[in-house]
Amino acid sequence: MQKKQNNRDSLFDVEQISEDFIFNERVAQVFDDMLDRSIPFYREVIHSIARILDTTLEDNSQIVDLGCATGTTLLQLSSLLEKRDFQYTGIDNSSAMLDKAQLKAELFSKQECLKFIQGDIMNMEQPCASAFILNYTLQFIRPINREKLLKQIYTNLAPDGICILSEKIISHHPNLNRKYIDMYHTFKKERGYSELEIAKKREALENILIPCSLEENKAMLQSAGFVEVEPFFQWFNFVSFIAVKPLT
Ligand SMILES: C[S@@+](CC[C@H](N)C(=O)[O-])C[C@H]1O[C@@H](n2cnc3c(N)ncnc32)[C@H](O)[C@@H]1O
Ligand SMILES: O=C(O)C(=O)C[C@]1(C(=O)O)C=C[C@@H](O)C=C1
Repeated sequence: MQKKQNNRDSLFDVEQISEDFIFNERVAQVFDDMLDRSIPFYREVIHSIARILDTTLEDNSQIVDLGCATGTTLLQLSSLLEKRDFQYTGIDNSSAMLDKAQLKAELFSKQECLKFIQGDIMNMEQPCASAFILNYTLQFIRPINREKLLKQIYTNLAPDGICILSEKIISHHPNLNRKYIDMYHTFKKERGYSELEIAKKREALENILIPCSLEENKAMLQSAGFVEVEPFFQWFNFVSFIAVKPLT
């Protein structure tokens, strides 16, 4: 009997020894289902970003998504903002993710306004843009390099441009931290993941996804140069910030 539905994330529903989490072909195959069931309010966060971009940016603005994965954010933004004349660029170092992103752009006839580039966001010349989006990507960059990346984003942003940062976070209050993790695991169970799948994924992400606290992320954005920095969304251990580059 076929137990698994195609493209449904059952990567950790197997009795094999855990390996580190990597954004390879197997992950890319099920990634859209994985994010929909693993990131609280994933779609609503994208809707909020659309509102921010719509009310902030001029027509002909360039929007860059760093760690764009399968392109879901840019595709959704380009649909929600189809009346606006924006250009979208997604950058990722996983060819498997970008193959899916490109395919989706073609399926939805969005090739005109969406461009995907393969590259390591730590070791490339970033494009200039009016908005940078870093959704659940900074947590995969080694902590020592994070400030450097945010500084580069700040430099390449147009004056009055915005950076959106979404991350999984920790709390430095151990009791609250435990409660938030428990609530997150309940969220995953409610979306069909078993205890074993949750535990195995947690193990695979150990030392790969390294979350900081809300305060640490805010301080990093501020030390990169951003003055106005505020969370616009939080669900327990997930947060999204807006950071604005001053005009002068
Ligand atoms: C959790 S996923 C991002 C999800 C995506 N932003 C979204 O909201 O749908 C993290 C992505 O960052 C990419 N990534 C991690 N490190 C990277 C690096 N140094 N350069 C480029 N991409 C990177 C991974 O390949 C992966 O696709
Ligand atoms: O922390 C977890 O267990 C998650 O599943 C979260 C998370 C993320 O925040 O990026 C981790 C890896 C995958 O990219 C999808 C979701």
